[in-house]
Amino acid sequence: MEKSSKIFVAGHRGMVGSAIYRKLQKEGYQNIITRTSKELDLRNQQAVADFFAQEKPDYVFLAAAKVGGIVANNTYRADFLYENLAIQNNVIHQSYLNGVTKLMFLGSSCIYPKMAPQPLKEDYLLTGTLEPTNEPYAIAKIAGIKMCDAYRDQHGCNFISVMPTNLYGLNDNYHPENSHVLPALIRKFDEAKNNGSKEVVIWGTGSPMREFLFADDLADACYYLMENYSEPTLINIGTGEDLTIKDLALAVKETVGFEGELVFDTSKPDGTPRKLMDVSKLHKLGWKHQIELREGLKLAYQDYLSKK
Ligand SMILES: NC(=O)C1=CN([C@@H]2O[C@H](COP(=O)(O)OP(=O)(O)OC[C@H]3O[C@@H](n4cnc5c(N)ncnc54)[C@H](OP(=O)(O)O)[C@@H]3O)[C@@H](O)[C@H]2O)C=CC1
Ligand SMILES: C[C@H]1O[C@H](OP(=O)(O)OP(=O)(O)OC[C@H]2O[C@@H](n3cnc4c(=O)[nH]c(N)nc43)[C@H](O)[C@@H]2O)[C@@H](O)[C@@H](O)C1=O
Repeated sequence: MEKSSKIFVAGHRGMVGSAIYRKLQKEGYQNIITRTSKELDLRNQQAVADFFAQEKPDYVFLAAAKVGGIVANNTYRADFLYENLAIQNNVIHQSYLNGVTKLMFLGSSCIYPKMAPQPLKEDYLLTGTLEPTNEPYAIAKIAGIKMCDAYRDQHGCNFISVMPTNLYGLNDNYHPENSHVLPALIRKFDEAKNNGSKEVVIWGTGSPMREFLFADDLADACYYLMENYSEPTLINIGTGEDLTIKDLALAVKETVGFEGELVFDTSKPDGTPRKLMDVSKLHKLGWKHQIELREGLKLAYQDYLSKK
């Protein structure tokens, strides 16, 4: 990318999009274009066509999506399927029609089969049954990967797909029901500390394992791959390290300074037992994460406190 290239960051107000925007600004890019969902609803085919025809971006980071945690994914199944398919169909197709030089599509680690061997290699895609709680979201993301591949095959488009692990960071969603586990726990422990509660409820058994990457590290990897990766296959982005939800809860408890007990609500779903990314392909390309979980937790908690 040239410093003067016109770069569309779709979803720039979200956790990932805002981190990509910060990274591009830091690198000195001067022509970054953005739209809120109110200004441009990416589900609207005509509006997206008009926007691309008018703006003619050179590069696209597709970080706009319907996103949420395990309960949101399982509750709003139709919305997760429809909205994600609509957004990515419109953005990818218009990127092709308007001659975008390169597009990056963001998928997710939930595209891999529920019981796939660990760590998850890129070629495990479509080798088994998906985790039911987020199957609609995963199906949309798999369609996005296949769309990038097909547009590359048929039309020669340089469209790449990256698969981030579970993320956290600045501008995260702290909704009590719809958020992901890490921001949900920050909020729950902070509220319990301030209310003088004796316990915090953790969903599920606490035994599932998850890997967490700080969103600014993800943005750094996205930028690196936009500059250095143009292969026709997906690539994982993660730390290659995971922990149980119980251990995550203990780490958040310590970060927040809550002194009570953990209680496990097993009426809530555990989801996938484990989804640890194989990041050997990414490491071979020369990229590794910088921000370790303990440090990232402190940064995320400060961000939460500054906004509540
Ligand atoms: N968070 C995570 O743990 C993970 C996220 N990802 C992927 O990373 C990407 C970004 O996720 P994240 O930043 O967490 O999500 P957020 O919910 O924080 O942000 C999503 C962004 O998408 C925009 N958006 C949603 N719907 C529309 C629409 N109809 N039209 C235009 N814009 C829309 C929103 O815009 P606005 O604010 O203007 O309404 C928002 O800024 C997604 O593709 C997600 O699947 C992958 C793995 C893990
Ligand atoms: C990134 C990824 O995120 C989603 O998958 P997930 O990893 O299963 O999502 P999660 O972060 O919401 O939960 C992780 C684990 O944590 C447990 N858990 C405990 N207590 C809370 C809690 O309070 N809130 C939440 N949300 N989970 C909790 C929860 O029961 C589960 O065992 C996908 O749908 C999809 O969006 C996707 O791609």
